[in-house]
Amino acid sequence: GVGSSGLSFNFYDESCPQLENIVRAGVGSLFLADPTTPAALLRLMFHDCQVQGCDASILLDPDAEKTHYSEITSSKNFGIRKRNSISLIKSIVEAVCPGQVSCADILVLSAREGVALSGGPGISVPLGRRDSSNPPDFRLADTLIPPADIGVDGVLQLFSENGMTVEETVAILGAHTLGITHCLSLESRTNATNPAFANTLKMSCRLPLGFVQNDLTPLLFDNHYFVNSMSGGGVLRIDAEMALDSRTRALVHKFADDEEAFFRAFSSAFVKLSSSNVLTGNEGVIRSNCKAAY
Ligand code: HEM
Ligand SMILES: [Ca+2]
Ligand SMILES: [Ca+2]
Repeated sequence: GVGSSGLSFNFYDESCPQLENIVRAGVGSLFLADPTTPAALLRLMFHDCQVQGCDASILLDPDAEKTHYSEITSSKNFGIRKRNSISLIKSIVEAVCPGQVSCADILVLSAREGVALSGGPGISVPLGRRDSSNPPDFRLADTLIPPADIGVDGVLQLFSENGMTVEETVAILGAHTLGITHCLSLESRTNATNPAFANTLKMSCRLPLGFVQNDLTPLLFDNHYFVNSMSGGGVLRIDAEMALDSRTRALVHKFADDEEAFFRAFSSAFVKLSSSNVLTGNEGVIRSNCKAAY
C-alpha cells in the first residue's frame, strides 16, 4: 500500500494486466484527434479528486428528476471537457476485463498518460480506487473547487489538506503549463498591470467565449509556466501571485531554472492529489457505466 491510502502499485496485476496499455493507446488516439486532450484530462482529474476524493463523481450525468445531484452543473466546472473520453476508454477496458476496473482509476491513469504524452514526467500511480454510488450535490462542488481568483494563502491551505508541502503545492499548479483559460474565468483580471498581459487579454477577449493560453506552450508539459509567471505573464491571480509571494517565489525561480526539479515535485504532488480521501476495498462500487451510479 501507499501510505495509509489503501492503494497499491500492483492492484490490477492479476485482474487486468492489460489496463495501462489500453489506457495509453486510448489516450494516444484521442490525442491524435485533439492535442488539447491532455489538458482537459488533467483538469478533469483535479476537479473529480477535489469533490469526495477521486471517485469518478464528476462523470455522473445529471439525473432527470434530481438535477441538483450532479456536480457537473456547478459553475465551478465551467470549461470542463472530455468526460466522454473516460467512458470511451472504460468501454474498451470493460471488453477486456469486465467488472474489474473503476472509472476513478481510469480517470487518474488517463490524466497520467496525458502528462507523459505532452512531454511531462512518467508518473507511477497507485491504483485500487472505487467509484462512488452516491452522486454529490452540485453545491458541494461549488464549495470545494477553488474560485478562479484564489490567492497564495488559499492554495497553501487547500493543498496542505492533501498533505502537500509548499514545494509540491507550487509544482501542482504547474499543471497550468497545459491548456487555456476562457475570458469568462478572467473577469477579476481585467485590472492586470503587466502591459504585455493586459494586451493579450484585450486581443483575445473580444469574443464572449474568447480564451488565452495558460503559457506560451499550451500543448507542451514543460516549465514555461514558471518562466511566464516570473516575467509577469501569469494568467490567473494565483499564476501571477506565486512569483511575488515570499513563501513561493524561490520555488517558482527554482522550477523555472530546473525542469527536472519541477517534474519530480509535480510527480509526488500528483500522487498525493490523486490518493487522498479515496474509496478502497469494499467501499463504493465498480461502475459498469461511468455516467450512471446504478
Ligand atoms: C488551486 C487553484 C486552481 C485554480 C484557481 C484553477 C483555476 C483554473 C481555471 C479558472 C481554469 C480555466 C477554465 C476555463 O476557463 O476553461 C483552469 C484551467 C486548467 N487547470 Fe486549473 N486551477 C487550479 C489548480 C489546478 C490544478 C491542481 C490542476 C491539475 C492538477 C489544474 C489543471 C488545469 C488545466 C490542465 C487547465 C486547462 C484546461 C483546458 O485547457 O481545458 N488546475 N484552472
Ligand atoms: Ca469526486
Ligand atoms: Ca507549457
